[in-house]
Parts: sequence; structure tokens; C-alpha cells
Amino acid sequence: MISAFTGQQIRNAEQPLLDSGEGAVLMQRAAYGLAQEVVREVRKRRKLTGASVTVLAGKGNNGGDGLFAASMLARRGMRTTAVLAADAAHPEGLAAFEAAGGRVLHLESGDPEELAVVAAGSDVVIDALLGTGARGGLRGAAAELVACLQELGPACVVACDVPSGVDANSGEVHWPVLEADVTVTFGGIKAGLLADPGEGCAGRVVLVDIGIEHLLAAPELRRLTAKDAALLLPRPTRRSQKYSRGVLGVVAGSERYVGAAELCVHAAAVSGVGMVRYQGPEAAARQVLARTPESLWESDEPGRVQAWLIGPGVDGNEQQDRARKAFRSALDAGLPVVVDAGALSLLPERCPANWILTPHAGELATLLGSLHAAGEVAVTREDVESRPLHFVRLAAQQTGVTVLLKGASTLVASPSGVVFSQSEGTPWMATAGSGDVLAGVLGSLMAQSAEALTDDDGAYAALGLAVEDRWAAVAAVAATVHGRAGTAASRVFDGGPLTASAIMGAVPHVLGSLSAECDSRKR
Ligand SMILES: NC(=O)C1=CN([C@@H]2O[C@H](COP(=O)(O)OP(=O)(O)OC[C@H]3O[C@@H](n4cnc5c(N)ncnc54)[C@H](OP(=O)(O)O)[C@@H]3O)[C@@H](O)[C@H]2O)[C@@H](O)CC1
Ligand SMILES: [K+]
Repeated sequence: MISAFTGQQIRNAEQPLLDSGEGAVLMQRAAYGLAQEVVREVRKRRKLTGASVTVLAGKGNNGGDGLFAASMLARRGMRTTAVLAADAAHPEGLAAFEAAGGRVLHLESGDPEELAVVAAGSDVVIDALLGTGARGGLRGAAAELVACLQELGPACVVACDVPSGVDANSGEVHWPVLEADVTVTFGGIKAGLLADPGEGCAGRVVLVDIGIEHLLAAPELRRLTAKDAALLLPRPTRRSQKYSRGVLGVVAGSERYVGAAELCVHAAAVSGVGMVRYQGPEAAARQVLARTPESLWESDEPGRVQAWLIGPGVDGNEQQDRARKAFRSALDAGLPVVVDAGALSLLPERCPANWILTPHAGELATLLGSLHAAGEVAVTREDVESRPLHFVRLAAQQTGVTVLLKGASTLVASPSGVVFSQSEGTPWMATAGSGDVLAGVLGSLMAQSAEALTDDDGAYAALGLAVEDRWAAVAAVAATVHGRAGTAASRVFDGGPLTASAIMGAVPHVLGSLSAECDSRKR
């Protein structure tokens, strides 16, 4: 499991070491890790000696890390320039930099555009303007410098701890931000590097161990690795039969949106569920059965199921009635439900904790509006997109159920406050029907997972997941499977565009390769 922390959590972990006078050691470790990564980036492009590095240094410890790192790089034969953004700089860092022969330029007495041109001409730019001590974003001349530099498009940007302007706690972004190729982060990954829009500015994230890791509290954000997902994936045994594998009831599609039903039923079927019982109008059912002859069409009373998927493409009175009826039946039987798309507006007053909502940003804004979760102020899609971590948590707390917010990084919040972030997909997955595939995969995993979730000794317990957070973990597994399937499918087309059907086609391969990984670890 990858863990991420708030800036405050990192500071709290650092405090005992700072109190015992080890602050300088921590900074040396951070600077060394940063310098190593810059060396790695330079070597990808050219030889080290004579390569040029510009560090943009703020006045705090983030700037100190950058200056110490640049002094190490100067000693390895690189041409180093520091642009000091404020009237002051980290004194020891600056002294080390000057002693190593680095050139110092001052933003206060210079022209931001000219300094941006200097920085853009170097092989690597280190962004050490603001770190975990930032309040808001870059201002004044520093903002101007960064905006110009971003426009010029530097060859390589390495961010120190976080890209300056990205909120380390939330991933909210105060523009302008210099988008990084690599972010070297210290002591623990900052939550803002695993949540959009911050994650989109961070590039590859490299964690440098500075010796505080054992002092960190429970993470703010978690990300399942392939190994974690492999452990949590339900798998059949020799004694399995189709009913014991899990049966999923699906209310999806409508006269108008036939394809949604087709996609989510097929996605569920290829994700390992024992059987799918489909409920919907005849027009949709014909298509569903044509694509997935293994499914059953039950126009009225459904047979027994272990979970429900309700909502993709649900439209019109007739299908909305089926959705409401399925909700009641799930409530009566205590069954888990995936609530997607057209069913999000039909939710009953109270939902039990084993339901999972799967909105995109616009649907989450509407949902929060209907809950009056943000007081009287209307929440817009743009609000959710700029503060997804905040709003997904709010929605989970307000509804009392797990909420999966779809996006480049998909966030899954449990009502307890635990949040997962999965980001294995490709931008090509932003395509019609992609969400229906995710809903199908999730419904399938829910129908198969119900029993394992209460197991005190199973895989969930082994990963330290509290019982109340296990549905969120199932949703995170679905998100990673979906993302990996999209990436795998795009690779087949040399990184080219995708349809939802192509994503779905890769799902069994992803499940197979994850299972193989689990098997090889057991051997
Ligand atoms: N603790 C340690 O030993 C270790 C810490 N480490 C490193 O320290 C970093 C945290 O350092 P930090 O606490 O000094 O804060 P930092 O992010 O450099 O910036 C704060 C400074 O900028 C200012 N400022 C604030 N907002 C601003 C704005 N919007 N625009 C402009 N200025 C603004 C603010 O000044 P003020 O305005 O309050 O006078 C303050 O001086 C952390 O990210 C990691 O890199 C590692 O080396 C490991 C060991
Ligand atoms: K920074």
C-alpha cells in the first residue's frame, strides 16, 4: 500500500528530530535525495559535467533543500544558478551554494521574464520556491517568473517536495504552477501529490527516506499497489459454482441508452461474477443478450442476487421504477449496491454502509446540492474538479456511504474518512461508456466479495483495513482494474485512442496478470 500524508503530519513526525537538534541532518538527507534525482534526469539527456541547473529558491526550508542540492551538483561539475525569489534565503543553504561556486541572481532586483529565459535555458530547473510551509500560491514577481517559465517550456523540471503552488494536504492548485517532470518528496508522500489537480502537476513522484517514516501517523490517503489489488481480488476455488461465485442484479439502460446496459453487463460478466441477472426494457435486453448471452433477462421479479448495480443509462419512468424497486429489495435484503449515473438522483433518504456511489464530478456536484452539504452555496462541477479530495470526503460523510469519484485519479472515500486514490489509467479513458465499464467491474467485484469482507483473518485484515473501510477498498480495486485495463488496451494500439469496449476487452487480461502476480508471490 502506498501511503500519503498531510504537510502537518510530516511536520509532526519531524518535530522530535528537530527538537533533538537533527534538523540539519534531515535537510542534508532531503537535499542529497533531490540532487541524486537531478543527476538521474541529466544523465538521461547528456553527460553531467558542464550541464546547467537553475534552482528557484524561496526563503524557507524548501529553498534550503534546493540550495543545498544545487551546491552538491556544483561540486559534481555542473553549472549552477540560484534565483532567489525573496528578500531572504535559507542562510546555511545559500552559504553552501556560494561556497560551491554557484551563481546567485535576485528576483527582487531582476526582471522575471529575463530570469525565466535564463532558467528555461538550463538542462534542469529545480522548483524550491514553496513546500509544506506555503500559505496559498506564488505571488508577485515569483508568480510572474513561473508563469513565463511554464510558457517557455523548460527541458526538465524537478520539484522539491511539492510543485510550488500545489497544496501538499489536498492537491488543490494555486496557479501558476511550474509543472514538474519529477517531484522528489521527503519523509512521506504528500497527499496533494496523489490527488488531482495536484497530481497532474507532479509528474513522477520519488520518495526520499529521511528517517522520520516510523514516526508518521495514519495516512491521509492510500493507494493500492498491484500486489494489494491481487491480494484482494476474489478468486474461485475448486468447490465454486456459479451461485456461490456471486450473482449480480443489474438495472441499467433504457429505450434511449441501450449501450450503457450492454457495456455494464458485459463488463460485470468478464470480471469474474458467477452470473448477471439483467432488468430493463426489451430493446435494451435484446442488445444485452446479444453481447452477453451468458446473462439472464428478468423483466419483473429478479431471482436471488448477492449485489446490485443500479443506474447506468437509467432513464424514463419505467426504468426508474425498476431502479426504485431494486433499491427497496436491496434494502430489505441488506445487499450491497453500486449506484451509478441515472440512479444517483433516485437514492432513498438513507443508504446503508454497504452501498457505493460512483459519480463523476458533475454528478457529485448535483448530489451535494441535493444534500445541501455545502450549506446554501451551490457546488459546481468546476468546484469539484478543483477540490476533489475535499468534496468526495464531504459526500461520503454526508451520505454515510462509500463514494467513488471518477477522474484522472479516481478517489474513493469511506464515511470514516479513509480515502483511496488510484491513478493507473490513461487520458484516453475519458470516453463514452468508460464509466459503465467501471460500474460493471465494481458490481461484479461486490457480488463476489461480500463474504470475504467480514473475514478477520483474510486479505483485507492482512492489509490492515478496518471493516468499515473494506467496501472502499473493493471500489479502489475496481478503479485500479479499470485503469490498468485502459492502459493495457491503449498499449495494444501503441498508446492510441480507446473505446469503452476496448477497455472492457482488456479486463480479463488484467485480472489474469494480477492473479499471476499473487500466485508468484505465494510460491
Ligand atoms: N523541517 C525540516 O527540518 C525539514 C524540512 N524540509 C523542507 O522544508 C519544507 C518546509 O519548509 P518551511 O516550513 O520553511 O516552509 P516552505 O514551504 O519553505 O515555505 C515557507 C516560507 O515561505 C513563505 N511563504 C509562505 N507562503 C508563501 C507564499 N504563498 N508566497 C511566498 N512566500 C510564502 C513563508 O514566510 P512568511 O510569509 O511566513 O514570512 C516561509 O518562510 C518542506 O517542504 C521540505 O522541503 C526538508 O528539508 C526535511 C527537513
Ligand atoms: K517546491
